[in-house]
Amino acid sequence: MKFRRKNDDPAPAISPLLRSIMLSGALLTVAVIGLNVWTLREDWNETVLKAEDTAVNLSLSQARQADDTFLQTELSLREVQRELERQLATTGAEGKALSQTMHLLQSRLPQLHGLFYYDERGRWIATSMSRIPSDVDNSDREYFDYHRASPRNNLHIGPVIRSRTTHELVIPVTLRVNDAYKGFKGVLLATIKVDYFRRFYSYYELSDGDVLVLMLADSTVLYARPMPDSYIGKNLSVSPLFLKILANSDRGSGQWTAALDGKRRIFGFVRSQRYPLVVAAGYDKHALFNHWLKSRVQDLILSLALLLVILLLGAFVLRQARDTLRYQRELTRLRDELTAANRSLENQAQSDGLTGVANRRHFDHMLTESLLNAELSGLPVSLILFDIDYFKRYNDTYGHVAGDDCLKKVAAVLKHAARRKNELTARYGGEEFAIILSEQPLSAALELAESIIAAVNRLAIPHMTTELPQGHVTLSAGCAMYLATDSQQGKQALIARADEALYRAKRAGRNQVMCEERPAKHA
Ligand SMILES: Nc1nc2c(ncn2[C@@H]2O[C@H](COP(=O)(O)OP(=O)(O)OP(=O)(O)O)[C@@H](O)[C@H]2O)c(=O)[nH]1
Repeated sequence: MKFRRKNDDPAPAISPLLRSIMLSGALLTVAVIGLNVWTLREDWNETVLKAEDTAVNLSLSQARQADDTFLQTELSLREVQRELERQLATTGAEGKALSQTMHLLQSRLPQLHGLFYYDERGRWIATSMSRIPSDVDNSDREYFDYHRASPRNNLHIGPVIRSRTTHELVIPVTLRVNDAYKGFKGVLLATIKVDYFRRFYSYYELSDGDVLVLMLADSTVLYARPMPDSYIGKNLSVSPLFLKILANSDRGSGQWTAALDGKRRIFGFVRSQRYPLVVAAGYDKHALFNHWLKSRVQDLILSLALLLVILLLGAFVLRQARDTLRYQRELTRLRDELTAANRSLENQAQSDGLTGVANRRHFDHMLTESLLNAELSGLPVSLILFDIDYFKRYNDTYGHVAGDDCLKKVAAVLKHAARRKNELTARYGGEEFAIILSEQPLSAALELAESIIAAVNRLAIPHMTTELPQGHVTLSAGCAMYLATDSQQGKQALIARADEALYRAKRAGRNQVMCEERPAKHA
């Protein structure tokens, strides 16, 4: 028996089991990756939403603070305005008394840089400052032109200017002053320190790229943290906030590229309901993403490790399944080989080495079996014994090898003729053959024997030393039948009766068949 070495095996085709394992592994991998990606996406979206909420809240608190700052300033200005307009209606402007009032009011409000009154020609009449500069004319200021042109009594907040006395950056907050006939009598000015907002905004913890911006409603920057002062006064009208967003809502959030510095941010914004002010708080999106990513690194590593473990387990299971399948195939192959070998050994043990028909041992066994079955079924068993005529002479004439060859040819004829399931051809002795016909009567045996004798005649194997006139190899045969009801029971009796019939055939001249003599009803 030849065994194949393991390495000789061709790679096994992918079985349904392996395909299912691989498919499950692939699905699991995709599911784990998909779930992680989805979770991360959701988490990032939530982070962005939270940042937007925080930005809106921050903007709200800044707007509230700005409102309070400007309201306190307005109330101070209104108080001075009332006193001044009363003076103008009676005694005329009393600069010294007014300055004292202004000084008192300024000391109460930390945001105030100063309070001032300029008459209709822009001359300094009163101030909270310690002295009035003599040669300064403020009629060139934007707010002066504004109030001179507008009769309205509204509070005006102008873009940041640099103070002419202290050179600080200040936000001018102004009111128009009228005489009793509503004629223009100058401007009351309160200046708010930009530093006040700078200090206030510095209380908030912000990352490098984050911004807090206080703007006029016309998009002019009043203060932007953490930008340098050069950004103050910058016009942001190209920002999406001023182009379209504020047109639809007074507060909200969104993501856009800041007109300040071109960075993409997550913004919250609020427009003041009381003053022409807008506050915006923006978080650097890139920095926020990096921060978020860092906080998720541990989760990511854990997920990847889990995925790796799943893949390794999958590979292990796959390998086991592959090995199991290979072993199964090998076992099946070995089993088939063993079965074939057994069958071959069995055949060898049951057949005659020269002719290939059943040997004598198998013949004995099968005849015993047939007779036992016949006893149970009550059906007959017939037996034919064949003997080649003058075979000794054949051997003597043509030699033993030719004799063997002749035996093979005759056996082939027998085997071919008795090929039904219930017929067995066997080599009974040297040049003697037998056929067992289970469940068949004597007449069937007779018919078969005659047809075989005729077939051997047709073979016409030359036999020049035969006594018969044909001059070729011939056969004689004797038939007998077994019936369970027979008085002469037994295998040996059956063989003896067939042999006796064969003897009679020989004596009658050979090349013929004779049957045992028995009552006609049993034939
Ligand atoms: N070549 C060969 N001859 C065999 C074999 N077995 C038996 N024989 C020969 O078969 C011959 C049988 O001869 P006999 O029994 O004397 O009878 P016969 O010559 O056939 O004459 P009849 O039976 O009376 O016709 C013997 O010479 C055996 O040697 C075999 O396996 N091969």
